[in-house]
Amino acid sequence: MEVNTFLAFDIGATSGRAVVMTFSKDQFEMKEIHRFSNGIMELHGRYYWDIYHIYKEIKKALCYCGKENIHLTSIGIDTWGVDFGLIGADGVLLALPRAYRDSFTEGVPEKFFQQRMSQMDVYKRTGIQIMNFNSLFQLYQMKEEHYSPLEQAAKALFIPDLLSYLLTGNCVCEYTDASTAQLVNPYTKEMDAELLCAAGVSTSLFEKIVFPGTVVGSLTDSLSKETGVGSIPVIAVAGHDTASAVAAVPTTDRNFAYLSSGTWSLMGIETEEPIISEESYQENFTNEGGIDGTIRFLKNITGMWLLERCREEWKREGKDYSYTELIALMEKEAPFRSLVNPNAACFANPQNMQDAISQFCRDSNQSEPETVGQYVRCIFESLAFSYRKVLTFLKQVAPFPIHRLHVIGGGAKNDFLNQLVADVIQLPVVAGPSEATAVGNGLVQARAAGLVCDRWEMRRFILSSLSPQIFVPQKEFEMYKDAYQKFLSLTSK
Ligand SMILES: C[C@H](O)[C@H](O)[C@@H](O)C(=O)CO
Repeated sequence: MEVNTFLAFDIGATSGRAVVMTFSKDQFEMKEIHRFSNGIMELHGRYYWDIYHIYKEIKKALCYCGKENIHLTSIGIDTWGVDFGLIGADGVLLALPRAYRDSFTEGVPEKFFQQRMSQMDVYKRTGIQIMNFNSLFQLYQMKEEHYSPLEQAAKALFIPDLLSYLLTGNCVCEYTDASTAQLVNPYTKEMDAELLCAAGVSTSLFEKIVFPGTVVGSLTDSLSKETGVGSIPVIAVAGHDTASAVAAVPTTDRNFAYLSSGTWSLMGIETEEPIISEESYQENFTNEGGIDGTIRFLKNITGMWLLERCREEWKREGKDYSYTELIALMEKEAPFRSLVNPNAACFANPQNMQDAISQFCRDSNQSEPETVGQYVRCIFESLAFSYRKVLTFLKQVAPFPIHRLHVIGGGAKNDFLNQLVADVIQLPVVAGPSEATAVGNGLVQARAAGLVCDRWEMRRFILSSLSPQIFVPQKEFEMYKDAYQKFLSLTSK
């Protein structure tokens, strides 16, 4: 029986993992073979990604496959969006990639709209939500600052493409990740030359766009030998992690919304065409690229980043809480004591997250959290209400009825939050797979190998291999009404 084995690298803002997916006939098995930490590093006031750390961790996973004689059919890499590395004409990486949480782009969109192109024009051209760290604004500000790596750069490679370049020596520009940049036209699916010009960079800075399933190249000879896995092809999968996750939503129809829950909460719907309107502009929704030419119409919500930062702070105070312990502490606390707007600018990259949450509560005349449990409850309840607010708009614009919410990614393992969300949105929550991003990565490789034909067959595959958990509403929304009104007052512009 023919067996195909794919190696999926899913690298997020706080951690990365290598997952081996083995396909035989109509089943697949997956095994995480390596997990490693990731994070931004500060240097002289600037924040970077340590791309060489990530490269070394990728090599460790390849060496493991070589040592264990795992015969790989191909490799695929997905990561977070918007960030990129700069390559010189001689192929050398000129600097560590800047990190989107670096504050050098704060206030830059406003400057760009004044000096180069209006906000409405930028939105109409890309359909992408305005966020200061979008690649368009990073490039424009680098140009303004005469950032030496950009001055020397011949190519810019988004992070998944940069890692594929380090493995193969070939440069590509994969569509789904490029779509997060605010540089791509969602109708032509090509880079917008006028936007590149407005940012002050040449159109040759980016390679021609390729689509998920494209072969980037094979591992370099030195890597093939060093790792012992041989010259394995590297596939450009849905390079934007959220695109890989959405590809793996275990569904057989389109009447759903999804929530990809991790450091960020990405909440949206899958459509055939972009939704670019006065309303989507006012609500700042985005039209990122998906597989099979689809659009991911969604909104970024600052997700578990709030809790991840608090956990780091408690850890520095000597208290390394597990998620189970945090949930237990949270359940002891009274509900809706304090709420925050997760997307408030003060939470982007504060010195201290607990202080930022307390300050937000003080500024909005609310009780400040005083215990670990109260901080966790504040975060979970604020996220649940954020999801209800976003879903309300999605229901208004979706060209189909939304019957359920699929929660995928690490957040799908949070039963307390899944049940609270089902109660607050008054719809069933279908939770899992928690490794949806790696699954989507592997399935796009399987499609490139001709094992599956489209996203619907991919999703049937998942449904036959993984059984998601279902949370149905158990409480009337009535009991949340007052708290939700308070939340809406905190998020109104
Ligand atoms: C900047 C964020 O990384 C991006 O908007 C988000 O979509 C993402 O990539 C989450 O991993």
